[in-house]
Amino acid sequence: MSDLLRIGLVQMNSRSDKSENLAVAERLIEEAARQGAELVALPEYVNFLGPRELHEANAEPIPGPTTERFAALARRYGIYLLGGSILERSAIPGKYYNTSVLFAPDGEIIASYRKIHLFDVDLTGNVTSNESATILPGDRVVTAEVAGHVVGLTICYDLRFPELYRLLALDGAELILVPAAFTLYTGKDHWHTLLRARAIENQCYVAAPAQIGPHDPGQQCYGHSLVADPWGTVIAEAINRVGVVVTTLDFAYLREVRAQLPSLANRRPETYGSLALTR
Ligand SMILES: NC(=O)CCC(=O)C(=O)O
Repeated sequence: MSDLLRIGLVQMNSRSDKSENLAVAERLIEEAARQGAELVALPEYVNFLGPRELHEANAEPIPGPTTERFAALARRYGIYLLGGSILERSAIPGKYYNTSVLFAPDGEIIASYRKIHLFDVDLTGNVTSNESATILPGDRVVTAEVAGHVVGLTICYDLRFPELYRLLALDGAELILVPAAFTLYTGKDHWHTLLRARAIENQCYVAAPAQIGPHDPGQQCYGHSLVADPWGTVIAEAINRVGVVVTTLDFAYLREVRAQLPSLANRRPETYGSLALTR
């Protein structure tokens, strides 16, 4: 098992046209693979980011047409592929999950994570979102193994809930993925701080491929897809356009940070009462 893993983040401006979104994703996956990425990660709502009225027409089962296409791309380039997130059909009519699927280089699905924390906010005059109107929350904390390293799966608004990230770290995560469609309004003030904080407090890599620019329901996404290392340093960040950013993770460095500043080992869960996480 190598201590090095090359990761590519895809930054997109997905809209309501699924076939156009998938064509862009396919081109950028190829670009990241060409730059040597062994793991390529797509953003939240990668194949459809549009109004609620179109959710029914664009939701899919998993496995389904989009995941089959991603599986074929993982196989073609021999990469691990995080298929951002897509609208997954549920058993309840009109309700879906916001689901992130991870593929191995042979195209097999090795993990599937349903967004736990739904973006229900009303920032008067700026951002209003009622994700739970159509999305059901997931209830499972999910890790998978990528090239011998434990990877934790989260989605966008989850980033504001440190408990989930601590559970993933306690489950051994050395890299936590955060496909996102973070808003411009919140992102300009919170994005970097939250991603760096989750990386510092869990002493792991945090990688966040994001949507950028305007989207059909009148929303603006912040972009700034980035990778923070276990020290909290931003080691790669996308510029303000659709594209890819590729960098190398070094898990020997992660072990060094954890050995020199053992804050995970120094936890005192016996004093945290009901907040104690004892994985
Ligand atoms: N899609 C989302 O979960 C958006 C989260 C967001 O923008 C935030 O500020 O949190």
